Amino acid sequence: MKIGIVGVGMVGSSAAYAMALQGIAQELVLVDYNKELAAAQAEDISHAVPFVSTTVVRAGDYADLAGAGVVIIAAGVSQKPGESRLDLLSRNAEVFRIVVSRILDVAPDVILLIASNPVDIMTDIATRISGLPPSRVIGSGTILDTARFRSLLARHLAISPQSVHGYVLGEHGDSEVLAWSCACVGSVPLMSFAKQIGKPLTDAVRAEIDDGVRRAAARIIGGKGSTYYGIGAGLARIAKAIARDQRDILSVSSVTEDIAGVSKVAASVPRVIGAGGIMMDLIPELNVEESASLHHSAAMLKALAASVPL
Ligand SMILES: NC(=O)C1=CN([C@@H]2O[C@H](COP(=O)(O)OP(=O)(O)OC[C@H]3O[C@@H](n4cnc5c(N)ncnc54)[C@H](O)[C@@H]3O)[C@@H](O)[C@H]2O)C=CC1
Ligand SMILES: CC(=O)C(=O)O
Repeated sequence: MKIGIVGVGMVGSSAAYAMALQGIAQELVLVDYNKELAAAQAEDISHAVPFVSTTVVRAGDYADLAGAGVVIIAAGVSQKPGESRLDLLSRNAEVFRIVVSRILDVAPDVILLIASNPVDIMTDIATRISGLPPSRVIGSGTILDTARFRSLLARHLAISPQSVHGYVLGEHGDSEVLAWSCACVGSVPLMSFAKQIGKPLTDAVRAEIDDGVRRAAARIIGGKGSTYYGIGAGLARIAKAIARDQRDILSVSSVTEDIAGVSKVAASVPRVIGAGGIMMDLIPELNVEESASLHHSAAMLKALAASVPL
C-alpha cells in the first residue's frame, strides 16, 4: 500500500520512521508545506530502511498522493508549554480547510488518519470537509492515552502491557475517561487480578495512574517541547491494521451515531480496524460514574465541534 503523510514535523516524521522500520507500506510519500523539511526527513528515514525493510520513502507534492490507501494528517501547530490541545483549534481548522480538499482531489477513496490536535474536533472537521463516510476518517483519538494507561498498569502489576486490556474513552484531552471497571488482565477483571497478586489498586494508586495518563503530554512538553514517539508508534499501529486488514481492536476517534447518549460526535471508543477503516464500534459496559464522565466528555466535544464553521 502507498501511505502518505501530510505534515512531517515531529509527529509525522515519527510515524513515517515507525512505519518504515516495520515495512508497513510499500511506499511512503512525505508532504509538507516546508518542502526542504519533507525532503530532508525522507532522505534521513530512507537511510534506516536498508537495515530492516524495503519501503520506498520519498518526499512529494499532493499529486504524489494519488493511489494512496491511507493519508495521515499531522500538519499544523502543536502545543507550547501551558497551552491545551483545545487552544490549537482555530489555527489547525484553517490548515485542514486547505489540506483535506487537496488530498481528496487526488485520492478520493483514501482513508484519512488524523493526528493534529485537538484530534477529535479535527476528525469531525475532516469528516465534514471530505464528505467521506465516518468509517474512513479515523482520528488517533485515545490510542496514545490507552497505551499510557496500559503501560502504567503493567508497571504496577509487573506484567507485559500487551496482556493488559484496558481503554481510555472520550476526548483525547482533559475530559478523557479511564475505563477501570471493564479493564482485564488476560481474562481476569483488573481489580480482582491486582488483589490476587498482592498489588491492589488502592485509591492512591489509581489517582497516581490517572494523573500519569491525563497529564503525560503536559509533563513531556514541559521537559522536551513536544511528544512524538508514542503517537508515531500509535499511528503506525492503526496504519498496519488497515494495510494488513488485521481487524484489530484499537481505541480511536470517529464521528459516531451515539456515545453515552450524545449523537453524531467524534470521540474514542474501542473499534475494529481493518482494510476498509472502521468495521465496528464496541461500546464498553461502564459503571454509572464512568458513563456520566463519558457523557460529559462527548457532550463537550459535540458542542465545540458545532461551533467551528467550515
Ligand atoms: N493525536 C495525538 O495523540 C498527538 C497529536 N499531536 C499533534 O500533532 C500535530 C503536529 O505536531 P508536531 O509534529 O509536533 O508539530 P511540528 O510543528 O513539528 O510539525 C507540524 C508540521 O506541519 C507542517 N504544516 C503546517 N501547515 C501545513 C500545511 N498547510 N500543509 C502542509 N504542512 C503544513 C509544518 O511545516 C510542520 O512541519 C499538532 O497538532 C500536535 O498537537 C502531537 C502529539 C500527539
Ligand atoms: C500532545 C498530545 O496530544 C499528547 O501527547 O497526548
